[in-house]
Amino acid sequence: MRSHLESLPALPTRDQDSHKGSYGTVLLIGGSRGMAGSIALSGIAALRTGCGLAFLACPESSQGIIASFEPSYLTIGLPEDEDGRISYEANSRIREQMNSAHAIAIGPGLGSSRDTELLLLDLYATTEQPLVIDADGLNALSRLPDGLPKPNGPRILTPHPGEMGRLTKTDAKTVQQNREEIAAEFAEKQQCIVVLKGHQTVVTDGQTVFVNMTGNSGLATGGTGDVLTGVITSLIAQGLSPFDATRVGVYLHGSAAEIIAEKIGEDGLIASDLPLAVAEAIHRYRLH
Ligand SMILES: NC(=O)C1=CN([C@@H]2O[C@H](COP(=O)(O)OP(=O)(O)OC[C@H]3O[C@@H](n4cnc5c(N)ncnc54)[C@H](OP(=O)(O)O)[C@@H]3O)[C@@H](O)[C@H]2O)[C@@H](O)CC1
Ligand SMILES: Nc1ncnc2c1ncn2[C@@H]1O[C@H](COP(=O)(O)OP(=O)(O)O)[C@@H](O)[C@H]1O
Ligand SMILES: [Mg+2]
Repeated sequence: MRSHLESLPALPTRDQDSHKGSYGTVLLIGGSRGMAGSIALSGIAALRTGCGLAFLACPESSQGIIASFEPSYLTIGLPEDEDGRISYEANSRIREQMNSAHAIAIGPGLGSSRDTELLLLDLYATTEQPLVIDADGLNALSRLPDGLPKPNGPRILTPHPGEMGRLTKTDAKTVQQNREEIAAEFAEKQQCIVVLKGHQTVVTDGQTVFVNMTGNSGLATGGTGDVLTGVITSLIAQGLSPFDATRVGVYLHGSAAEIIAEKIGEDGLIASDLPLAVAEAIHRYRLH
């Protein structure tokens, strides 16, 4: 089914008599050494999508640089290993912070290690809140020897074809040959929502399959997926169901790229252009 504007749900209303607590809190986990920008892009995008508060949890040596990208979110420094990746010791601090989060995302710039695999295994199996898993979070899930555990809450996986190939023990080329069926089969088997990214992104919960028609080649640049993670997590925190938040988020992310292309074309779009354009896409979406 093609995901057209008419078939998409309305966004929650914003009362004039509201406050930041009315729009939900997100917790975003990632941003290891050398990839601090990725979780910052997710955090800025979450705020530009309208959530009330965004907490970014990252290795403590990345905290200063991540905080300096954007003063509007809060940062939490976590124990790390010698390569600047979050260590398993961070689990208790993450769990403490999770209590106040309405939606959580993990993966952008997380890095890969045995500890990140153990963290993912634990969070995936036990977290009650909706959990968006992207990038190295997906890579960690792909490496679990016994496959994915049964989730204890909604799970939204956002692989690009390379990551989907790792999850399904095939490769990107095989995935691209049969995008809708592979995504739907995986979603049904694992009881999760799958966002198979790329041109005409597929969103499926295993029962229904949506194909998004917004976006352009300007999105083929580093960091745009990290932005999408923030957008979807923010919409869930604001009260949309995980499936609605995901298909609306993918639509808005593509619309944002189209808004930028109207002004500067597709060649020079960079990921940090997107969050403000997502805000404009939301404005247009509400006016429709
Ligand atoms: N600013 C920052 O800090 C940024 C940090 N980032 C962080 O970097 C980490 C690594 O993530 P990553 O996605 O760059 O690498 P990886 O998972 O090896 O994927 C590449 C493989 O997938 C394939 N592939 C991808 N898309 C495809 C498509 N549409 N269609 C078909 N194939 C496709 C691709 O194929 P190829 O290009 O070879 O044809 C290749 O094989 C991660 O933590 C992330 O968060 C980035 O977010 C950037 C900004
Ligand atoms: N040609 C394209 N047309 C439409 N969307 C695209 C295109 N190329 C990439 N995208 C979108 O850009 C984003 C890229 O995400 P991802 O591959 O995770 O990048 P990164 O990890 O660098 O942030 C996804 O939302 C994907 O659907
Ligand atoms: Mg990515």
